[in-house]
Amino acid sequence: MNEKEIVAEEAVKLVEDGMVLGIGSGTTIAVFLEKLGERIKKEGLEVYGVPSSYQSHFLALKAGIRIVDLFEYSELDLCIDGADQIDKNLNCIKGGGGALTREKIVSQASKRFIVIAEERKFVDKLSMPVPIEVIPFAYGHVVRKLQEMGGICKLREGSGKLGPVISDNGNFIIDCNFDEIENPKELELSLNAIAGIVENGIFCNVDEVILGSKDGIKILKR
Ligand SMILES: O=C[C@H](O)[C@H](O)[C@H](O)COP(=O)(O)O
Repeated sequence: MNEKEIVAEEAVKLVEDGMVLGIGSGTTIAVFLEKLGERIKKEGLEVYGVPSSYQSHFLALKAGIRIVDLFEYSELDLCIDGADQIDKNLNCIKGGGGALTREKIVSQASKRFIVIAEERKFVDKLSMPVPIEVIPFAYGHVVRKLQEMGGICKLREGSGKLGPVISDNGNFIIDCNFDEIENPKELELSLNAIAGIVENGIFCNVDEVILGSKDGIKILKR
């Protein structure tokens, strides 16, 4: 098994019959959903889920998860998601796949939020560019504000489409480099105080991280 499979398998064990899940996005979550689908089929489990992207929506349907929404379930039992970088205080940077806004919503709506990732993503201090979802109308204003904060901005482009990547919510994604982030919580809040920013990819609400390496798993708890 590779590292994604190791952590996905561990996370699948946490799912119980009747649970309502917050479902993250990304390649690690794709493996998790595949393995959860096998369990659902084998054990006849009823699992409900709120997906955080069109990617995980399709995969969750395929896995046999009943798709529900936050209108019906305002509180979810458990959220499982991947991450791009994780520090020793379990703060994360997420949004490499552009799904950060809905991911943060389902994570905050959940009683327990668990991140699964390869151990190579574990760092002393968060330092990668922070994905920031921005309403297109506000783009120029937001870039100026981020530059005033010392950030170096790059509009996300490509991935088979000409021009900017458009998020599942119809917005732009800016990857903003702040180098090493001394105080993730403070930066998370300051970014969200800028009008036009919908959400940013700093997550300080993780309860548990399951890290996988070729030597096995490590579980870190807040
Ligand atoms: O927007 C994407 C998400 O935040 C992902 O959870 C994150 O980018 C990690 O993705 P992967 O499991 O593909 O490394």
